[in-house]
Amino acid sequence: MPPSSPAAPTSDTDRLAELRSRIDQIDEQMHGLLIERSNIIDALVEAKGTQNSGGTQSAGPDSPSDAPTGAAFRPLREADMMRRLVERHEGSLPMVTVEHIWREIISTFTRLQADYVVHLDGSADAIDMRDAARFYFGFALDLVTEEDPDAVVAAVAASTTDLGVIALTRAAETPWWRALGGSGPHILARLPFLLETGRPADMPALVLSPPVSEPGDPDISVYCVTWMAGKRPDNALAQAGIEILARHTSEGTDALIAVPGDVTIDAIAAILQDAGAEPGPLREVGGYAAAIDLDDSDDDDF
Ligand SMILES: C=C(O[C@@H]1C=C(C(=O)O)C=C[C@H]1O)C(=O)O
Repeated sequence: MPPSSPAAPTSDTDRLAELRSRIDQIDEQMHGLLIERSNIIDALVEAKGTQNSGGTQSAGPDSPSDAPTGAAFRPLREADMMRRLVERHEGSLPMVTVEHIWREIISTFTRLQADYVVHLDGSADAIDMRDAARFYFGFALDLVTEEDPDAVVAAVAASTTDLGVIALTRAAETPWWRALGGSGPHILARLPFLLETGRPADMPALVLSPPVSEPGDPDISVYCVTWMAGKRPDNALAQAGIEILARHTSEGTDALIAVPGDVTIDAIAAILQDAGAEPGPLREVGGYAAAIDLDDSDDDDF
């Protein structure tokens, strides 16, 4: 028997050891930076006025409509961070992987500031809903499946920190958005945020939160409005860049619409009036950051 089986040439073995050692160094740096990031949490909680032991507690019926709650979730700030990540990104690592890693980090850090659970719309496809929620909120927090969108709204309304996810269904079974706005839950984000053909966890959904302090200025505002049954102002709205997110028709039509930030409430009312829809009063119920379409980008780094 030969003294030893043929081994890889020493230079390759050395090269592999060197590359692994470089990876270990990078991992150590990344871990150190995550620990450094987590050391900022206590000061952040103080500055934002959120709480780090929250959960389900009623905001109370007498809460003023603009009272900030304990929720630490600030999706507009998160969207800014994600935009910078997209701009900076290069190399072979898929952008969706970068997004997923940062979603886990951001969601965990949000939870360290004020604990929360996420209530899911049980009327949506269960796997799509869970994928969307796990991708966006990570694996560390509790998900609670509620019967339908109305139950999600009720669960978020009964809490000062919990969030909700409702699947976007154009023809809605109930006008669940009626209870939003004021001191009730608000729509603060829309999923997915990074759009790309073939991306995982791509179920369109809205994220609900209790009202928060300093939510920021959304690119898109969300309003609820009613108009006469049988009227379809869809084209007139689309021409102004307004999207009907969901609608429910019984005696009249209840609609949830997404409006570019520079379109005023009076302009929306005028468009609906001119289209013969005879709108009721418009009520703002939230807003979110405009999604980034990676397929649209001229930059082929993605
Ligand atoms: C850190 C903040 O709070 C949350 C956590 C974030 C993060 O970990 O990066 C970002 C936005 C918030 O959802 C913040 O408001 O800046």
